[in-house]
Amino acid sequence: MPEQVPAAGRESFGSRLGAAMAARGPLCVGIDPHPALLQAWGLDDDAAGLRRFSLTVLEAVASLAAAVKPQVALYERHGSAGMAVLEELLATARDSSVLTIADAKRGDIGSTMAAYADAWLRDGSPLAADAVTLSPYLGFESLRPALDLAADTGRGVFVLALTSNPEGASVQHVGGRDSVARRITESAAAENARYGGSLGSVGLVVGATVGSALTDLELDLASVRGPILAPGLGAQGATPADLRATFGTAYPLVLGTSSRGILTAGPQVSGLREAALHTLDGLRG
Ligand SMILES: O=C(O)c1cc(=O)[nH]c(=O)n1[C@@H]1O[C@H](COP(=O)(O)O)[C@@H](O)[C@H]1O
Repeated sequence: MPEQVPAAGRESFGSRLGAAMAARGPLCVGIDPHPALLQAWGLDDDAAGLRRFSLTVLEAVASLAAAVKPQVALYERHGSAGMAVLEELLATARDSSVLTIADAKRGDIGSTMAAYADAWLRDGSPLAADAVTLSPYLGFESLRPALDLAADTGRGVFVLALTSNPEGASVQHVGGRDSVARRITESAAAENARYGGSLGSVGLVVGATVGSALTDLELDLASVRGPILAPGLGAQGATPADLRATFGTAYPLVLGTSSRGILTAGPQVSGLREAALHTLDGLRG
């Protein structure tokens, strides 16, 4: 029997994720149904193909990954039928033993942010996930409705800090030692004070590919006391060894995430499981 992950509501997201990472290891599997992957799996680029793809990945990894991360854009491109598949995926995951991180990268003025929070973080919302990714570039404080609703419902957020794409540096590195990334990191640390001594529910996104940026910008991620979602493993070139070298003492907070690097091993459940286990082995080291 896989370890059961407690549902949202009773316990904070940080504490639930910490328990899942301790039990299973630090792997998040991205569910990114790109058209090319659907084709490679012998599926049509339509809602039925999307559904088969999504539920197959969930079946393969729900008992071994700490979390899955559906990429919302790849459901949105199918319109309402795609969003219905995302709702079904999230509902099915809720009944299984894996945490969900909706990769929606939301961010807007506070009044609109309240609606995004309602969609992704409210109990009973059809799109409710355990956590959602947020973009802080309208100001960290504009995320307030999501930060507060997540705390109320035992859910979490991952705020973009240092993204895995090369263009991210043109905004995130601005300011040198007082960089934009540092402001975001410090704001997340302040938010996590409300979670006392345990792992906070306000995580950061820091790419596995950022190389020496943490040292160059003198960022101390361990002091954030929140989980670090690290995309960039596999298809974007980073390895588990890179992750260890990049994050150093903050590595125990890191949840490595890989999408295409694992998804190309489908469509067989056994192939997907093997690829996920291989990545997990590397991350556990
Ligand atoms: O928030 C994210 O997950 C994210 C942040 C980031 O800095 N870089 C990044 O690649 N991602 C997402 O992580 C996934 C990476 O996919 P692969 O490159 O196929 O592993 C995509 O869904 C990206 O949108």
